[in-house]
Amino acid sequence: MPVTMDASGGVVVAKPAGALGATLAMLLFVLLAAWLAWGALEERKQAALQQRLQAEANGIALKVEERFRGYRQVLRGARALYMASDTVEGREWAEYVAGLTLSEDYRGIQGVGFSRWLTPAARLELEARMQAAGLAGYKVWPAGEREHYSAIVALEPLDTRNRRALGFDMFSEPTRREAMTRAVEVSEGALSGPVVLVQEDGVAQQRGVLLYLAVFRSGFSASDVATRWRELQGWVYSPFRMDDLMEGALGRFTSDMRLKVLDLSPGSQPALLFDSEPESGEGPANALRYERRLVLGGREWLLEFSTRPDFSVGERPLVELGVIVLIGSLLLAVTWSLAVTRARARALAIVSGSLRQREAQYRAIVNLSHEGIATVDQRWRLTYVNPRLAEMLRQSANELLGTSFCTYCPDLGDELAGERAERLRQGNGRSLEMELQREDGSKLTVLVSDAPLVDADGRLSGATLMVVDITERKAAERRINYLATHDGLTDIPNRARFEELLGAAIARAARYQHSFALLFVDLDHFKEVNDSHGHLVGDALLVEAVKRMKSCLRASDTPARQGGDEFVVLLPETKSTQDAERVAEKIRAELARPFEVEGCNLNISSSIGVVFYPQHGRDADALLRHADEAMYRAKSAGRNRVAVCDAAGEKV
Ligand SMILES: Nc1nc2c(ncn2[C@@H]2O[C@H](COP(=O)(O)OP(=O)(O)OP(=O)(O)O)[C@@H](O)[C@H]2O)c(=O)[nH]1
Repeated sequence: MPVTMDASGGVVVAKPAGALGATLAMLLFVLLAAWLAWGALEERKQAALQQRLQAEANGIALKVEERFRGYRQVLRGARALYMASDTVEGREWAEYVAGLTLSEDYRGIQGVGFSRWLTPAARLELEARMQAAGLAGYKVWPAGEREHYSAIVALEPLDTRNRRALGFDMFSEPTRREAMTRAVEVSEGALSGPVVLVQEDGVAQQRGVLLYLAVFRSGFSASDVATRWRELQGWVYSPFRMDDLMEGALGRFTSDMRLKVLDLSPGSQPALLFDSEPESGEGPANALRYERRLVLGGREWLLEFSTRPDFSVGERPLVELGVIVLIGSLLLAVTWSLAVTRARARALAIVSGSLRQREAQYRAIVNLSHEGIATVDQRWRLTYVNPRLAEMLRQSANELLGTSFCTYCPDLGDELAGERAERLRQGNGRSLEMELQREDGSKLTVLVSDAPLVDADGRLSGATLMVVDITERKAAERRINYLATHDGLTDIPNRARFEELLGAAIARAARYQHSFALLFVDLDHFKEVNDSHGHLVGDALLVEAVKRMKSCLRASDTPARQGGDEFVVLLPETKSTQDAERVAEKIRAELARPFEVEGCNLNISSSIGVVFYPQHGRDADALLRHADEAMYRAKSAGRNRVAVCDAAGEKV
C-alpha cells in the first residue's frame, strides 16, 4: 500500500497493490494445488473404481466357481447313487433329484439326468424296456446306424421340456461328444462347449452347456483309456441354460456393471456364452474393464467385466473437492486479510513515520521561529507556548502553560468571548495590534493573529496564536513620524506639523466657540550672526532662542519653526488679544536679552506679529498671512517690537 505526498503535503495512501499481488499469487497456488489435488483425486477415484470392479468381478468369478463346484457335487451324488443302486431309472432317481431342490439351491440347472452308453444291440433292448416301463414311444434319437449310442434314460425333474430330451443320443452331437469323451478319459466333471439344448422350445432361447460325469461299472477303478470305455455305463449330466445359470450365480450382480462370458477353449472358436446386456453393443470407450479367466470342467471361460456410466465408489471425490475448495477459499481469505493488514500496517508505519518527520519539521520551525506561537483552549488558556513567546513574556513555557493569555493582554477582552468563539467557529482568524504586559509590569507592542483550532472531530477546541513583537517597529515608526513633524535643530514641530495643529485648533475653536492666538516670531538681523560667527553659532543661537521662547509659554502652548529664523507659536487657551500680546511681549523681551553661545556674546531681537481667532481670520491661511503681515509691520516699525492685528487694523 504505497504512501505518497500530495501537492499540499498531505499523505496519500494508494490502494493495496501488494495485497492484491500476494492474493493473486496465493490464488494461483491454490488453483495449482486444487488442480493437482483434483488430479490425484481422479487417479484415486479411478483406482478405487478399478479396485471395486476387480473386487466385484473376483467375487462373481468365485461365485461362478462355487456354483460350478456345487453342480459337480450334485452330479457326483447322482453318480454315487447310480453306482450304489446300479440303476437310476424310475422313482428312486426322481426322489433323489427332488431332494436336491434344484430350483431353490441350484438355480440354472435344468435337471439332473443319466445317459446310458449303448452298443447298437443294447439300443433296441433299451427302447423295449423303457417302453415297457411306461414311456410309450421311447426311442433313441436321432435315428440312424452308428457304432455307439448313448441315450438319455432319466432326466429329472421330468417336466415337459426335459421329457423332450428323453432318448436323445448326445454322443451323436459333436460338441456334447467332445465333453462326454473327456469325462470318460479324465474321469472328472467335463463341461461342454455352447450348445442349443434340446429342451429349448424356441421361446426366449438361451445358450446352453452341459456338465458330464462318467459312470463306470460298480467296483471299477481308474485304468487306461480303453478299459474306461469298456467299463463305461454312461454319464450323469446336467444341462444348463446360461442365462439362468449366471442369474443363479450372480444373484447380487449389480446393474452398474456389464458381464460377458466367452468360451475360449483351445481347438474351438471363442463363443459368447452370456451377455448381461446383449442389446448394448460395445459400451462406452472410457468404461473400466477387467477380465478374469476360469477353468471349469476342463473348459476355459473368459469373464469380461466392464463398468457402466453409473458405476461409482460414492461421492467422496466431490466431498474432497469441496474440502479443497473450502480450504483454498480460507487460504485465499486469510492471505488477503494478512496481506491487507500488512499493507495497512506498512502504510500506517510510513504515514506515522512521515507524520513524525513532519511533526519534527513543524516543531523545529515553531521552536526556531522569531515569532511567538501558542495554542489556547476555548477559555483562552495557554496549552502550548514556543520558546520565542516565552522569551517575549520573560517566563518559562512551563510557567506560562495553563495561564490565560488574557492575563498578558487585557485588550483581548475587547471582543466578547462568545463573539470570538463564533468568529473562530466560522473559520475566521483576526490580527490585532495590542500591548502585552509582562508579569514584571514591562510592556511590549505585539501583533496577535489567531486562527481556529479544531479537534479530530472537527469541533472548535481553541485557537492558534501568532504573536509578533512590533515594539521596535512601532518605536521606529514613531521616530520617523517625529522626525517628519519636528524640526531637527530645535526639536519643536515643523511647519507641516504646525499646520496640522493649527487646523485642529481652528476646528476645536470653531466647534466650542473658543478663541486662540497665533504669534509669528522672526529674529532680527540673524543673518549677521551667521555671517559674523558662522552657521554653527547661528544654529546654537536658534536652539537657545527656542528655549527662551518655550520658557515664556505654558504647556498647552506650541512653538513651531516655520523655517530659517521664523517661528510661530499657538496659544490655544488665550482668551484675549491682550493676553496674547502679553505673551508676545514676554518672548520679545526674553529674546532681546544677550545670548552667550559657543563662547560668543550675541545680542539679537525679534519682531512678532500677533493674530487672534476668529477676529483676524477663520482659516489657517488667513491667520498665518495676517500674522506674517503684522510681524513685517513690526519689523518695518524698527524691529524688536510686537504688532497686533485686529479688525480695526494693526497697532504697534
Ligand atoms: N545658522 C543658521 N542660519 C540659518 C538657518 N536658516 C536660515 N538661516 C539664515 O538666517 C538668515 C535669515 O536672514 P533674514 O531673515 O533674511 O534677514 P535678517 O538678517 O534676519 O534680517 P531681518 O529679518 O530683516 O531683520 C539667513 O542668512 C539664513 O541663511 C539655520 O538653520 N541656521
